Amino acid sequence: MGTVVDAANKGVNGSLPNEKKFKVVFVLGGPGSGKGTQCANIVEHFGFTHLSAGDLLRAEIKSGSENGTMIQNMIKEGKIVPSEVTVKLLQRAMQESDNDKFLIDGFPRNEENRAAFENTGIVPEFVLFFDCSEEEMEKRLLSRNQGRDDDNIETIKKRFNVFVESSLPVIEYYGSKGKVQKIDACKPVEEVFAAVKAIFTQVHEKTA
Ligand SMILES: Nc1ncnc2c1ncn2[C@@H]1O[C@H](COP(=O)(O)OP(=O)(O)O)[C@@H](O)[C@H]1O
Ligand SMILES: Nc1ccn([C@@H]2O[C@H](COP(=O)(O)OP(=O)(O)O)[C@@H](O)[C@H]2O)c(=O)n1
Ligand SMILES: [Mg+2]
Repeated sequence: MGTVVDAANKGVNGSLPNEKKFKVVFVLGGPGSGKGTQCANIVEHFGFTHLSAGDLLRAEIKSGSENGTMIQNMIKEGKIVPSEVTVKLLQRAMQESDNDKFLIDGFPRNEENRAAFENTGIVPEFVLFFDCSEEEMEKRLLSRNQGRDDDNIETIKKRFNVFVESSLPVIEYYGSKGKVQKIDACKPVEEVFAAVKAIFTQVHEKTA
């Protein structure tokens, strides 16, 4: 209690302490922009743990949680699940991990997500933004073949609207703070990863 380390870990403005001093990078971009694909590559090369908000929500449905039906309906409609649910899942995953470096993929997706996460006291190091045209993202989602309820054209259109109306403003917010690293994500996977790698090599020591 009250050590220098404790003080350094405290969030600002009375927010909760960031107990384990986590390093967080937010990975954002429209549906189908390649967030999950590139996160797998980053994990392999830079020693991060990948936390996909969508994957955590889908696991919550499968676990038979009392929120399961609500989450399932919201995903089917392309809507954003209340932050309370998503932040709790993210916090639990970080606390249960042995790692202290996380890629948080697909979060924050709206202003409410952003504000709720800020209350944990964890400040993201930077935001990776995969920029891709809707035409290309639609093509990718329609051939993703993971059996997802939301990879159909009706839900995809809704998700694109939510992305433009609710998620882009969050990216703009971080942009105004000089925290966004934007990548052209319309290129082939290897070319996108070359750009990603350059960014992480600049910021982080490579882990073995
Ligand atoms: N650069 C790319 N070029 C072509 N297809 C891609 C590229 N990146 C990802 N994909 C494919 O597009 C689909 C969506 O990718 P995914 O990583 O799941 O995106 P997101 O998590 O942003 O929705 C997957 O089938 C994936 O294999
Ligand atoms: N922060 C988040 C992330 C995802 N989700 C829900 O989960 C769905 C799928 O998210 P995802 O990140 O797995 O989707 P992709 O961008 O990978 O296609 C979203 O459309 C939302 O319904 C959410 O409610 N809040
Ligand atoms: Mg994904």
